[in-house]
Amino acid sequence: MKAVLVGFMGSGKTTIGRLLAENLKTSHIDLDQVIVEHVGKSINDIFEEEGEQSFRQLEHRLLQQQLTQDGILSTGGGTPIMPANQYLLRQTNTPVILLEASAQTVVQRVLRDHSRPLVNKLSITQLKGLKQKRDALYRECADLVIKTDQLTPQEIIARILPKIITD
Ligand SMILES: Nc1ncnc2c1ncn2[C@@H]1O[C@H](COP(=O)(O)OP(=O)(O)OP(=O)(O)O)[C@@H](O)[C@H]1O
Ligand SMILES: O=C(O)C1=C[C@@H](O)[C@@H](O)[C@H](O)C1
Ligand SMILES: [Mg+2]
Repeated sequence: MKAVLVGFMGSGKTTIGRLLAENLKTSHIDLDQVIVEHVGKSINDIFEEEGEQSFRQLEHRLLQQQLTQDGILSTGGGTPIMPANQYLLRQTNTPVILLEASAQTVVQRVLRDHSRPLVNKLSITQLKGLKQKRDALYRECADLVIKTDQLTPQEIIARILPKIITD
């Protein structure tokens, strides 16, 4: 991989990953999308019919696989939470970039979109609490942190591009 993007739901991993890949003329892989295609079900249906645990196991297996590929990888919002994934993200030579945004910003960005099971299930207060609980784990695996609240996607990729080694 040329870069891995991590961050809470709504931090912009999918949006920025796609743009970054376009800019570098490389492929964009979205781990959530890889899981959806692998199982043949939406994230909501996987959570509901097979349980979060099963989703997490698959997420781990597919993360390990995707890290060996070329391109830009957007992870899922919960990917760095599993210790085995934290290990993979820390030991990879690929730059791991954390897209940071305040709890208020991420909640605003995801609230109207019902494709995320945790957003459907949790109250705003619980979502903010979950973010706070996870924030340290995102930071632990990151080589670069970008505060995105006041930045446009173009401004964000301009900050990431110098960190990416292309060959
Ligand atoms: N810098 C930004 N400024 C304004 N809106 C943004 C920015 N980044 C992302 N968004 C918007 O926020 C929403 C969520 O973004 P996105 O789907 O990329 O998040 P994500 O990190 O991939 O979330 P998930 O972890 O659930 O996959 C989208 O509607 C996107 O257009
Ligand atoms: O933050 C999370 O735990 C999640 C984020 C999404 O990207 C999906 O991976 C799924 O909805 C779980
Ligand atoms: Mg995404």
